[in-house]
Amino acid sequence: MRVLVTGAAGSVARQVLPALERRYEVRPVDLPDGDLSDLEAARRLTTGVDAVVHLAGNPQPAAGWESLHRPNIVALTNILAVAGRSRVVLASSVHAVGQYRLGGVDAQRPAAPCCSYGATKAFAEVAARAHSYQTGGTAICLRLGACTPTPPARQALELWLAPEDLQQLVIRALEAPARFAIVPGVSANTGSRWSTANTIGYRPTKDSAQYRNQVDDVPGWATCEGAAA
Ligand SMILES: NC(=O)c1ccc[n+]([C@@H]2O[C@H](COP(=O)([O-])OP(=O)(O)OC[C@H]3O[C@@H](n4cnc5c(N)ncnc54)[C@H](O)[C@@H]3O)[C@@H](O)[C@H]2O)c1
Ligand SMILES: O=C(O)[C@H]1O[C@@H](O)[C@H](O)[C@@H](O)[C@@H]1O
Repeated sequence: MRVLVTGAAGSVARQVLPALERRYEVRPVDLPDGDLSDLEAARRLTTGVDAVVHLAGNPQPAAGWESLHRPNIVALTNILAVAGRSRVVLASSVHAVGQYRLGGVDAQRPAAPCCSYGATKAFAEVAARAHSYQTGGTAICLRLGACTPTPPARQALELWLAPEDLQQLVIRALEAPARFAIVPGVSANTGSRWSTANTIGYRPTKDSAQYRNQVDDVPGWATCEGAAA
């Protein structure tokens, strides 16, 4: 399978690329290869691939619309516009459902973003769903939590996605026989309110509990209370 990975210089891509490169023919691209908010650049970069793992974007939950619009809306719609029947795997976020504070949060819950950034991810999910419906192609949205080698803060314990689980998640998203899915991107964290139930066969094996005594509260770590509390 020929797989385009956008945002390849970014922190999520760097954790997942080694596993993808062992398994597929990977084309890693980032801004020096072309700005995806330019439709022709997006078309050129996607030519000839079977799947796109779309990780390019502005990942900052505190960002305003001005800095979100091009990377998270225009680049995303360009990727969908040129994807054709290629499978699309895209990075959504727990911030797409960041308003939910109580009870279990599973991937069937409708979007309830806690910030403009989360709203761009909610848009990405519905745009991907429309794309799949219109073209018959596959689109898988990953509601990623905190993608770091170890949990970065106490508030991140329930949202942590270990690199090994991230790798498995993206591989399942590339290979599962699904048409459209929203999938939780978190590890099997003890005490988490985030459900890992999913339809693509992702089975997380890591648990942030082993780091519980090694992390502190980091004031301001997440700007969205619902996602952090
Ligand atoms: N890091 C996390 O824990 C996390 C959690 C949830 C969701 N996400 C999402 O995962 C994706 C990757 O996040 P990250 O932390 O690796 O971000 P990052 O900022 O480290 O990497 C993003 C990359 O995208 C590239 N990029 C941005 N705009 C572009 C454009 N117009 N054209 C081409 N390339 C462009 C940047 O150059 C950068 O290298 C983002 O969509 C983010 O919203 C990340
Ligand atoms: O969950 C998310 O989308 C975001 O969570 C924040 O806490 C991270 O610092 C950021 O990089 C992520 O993109």
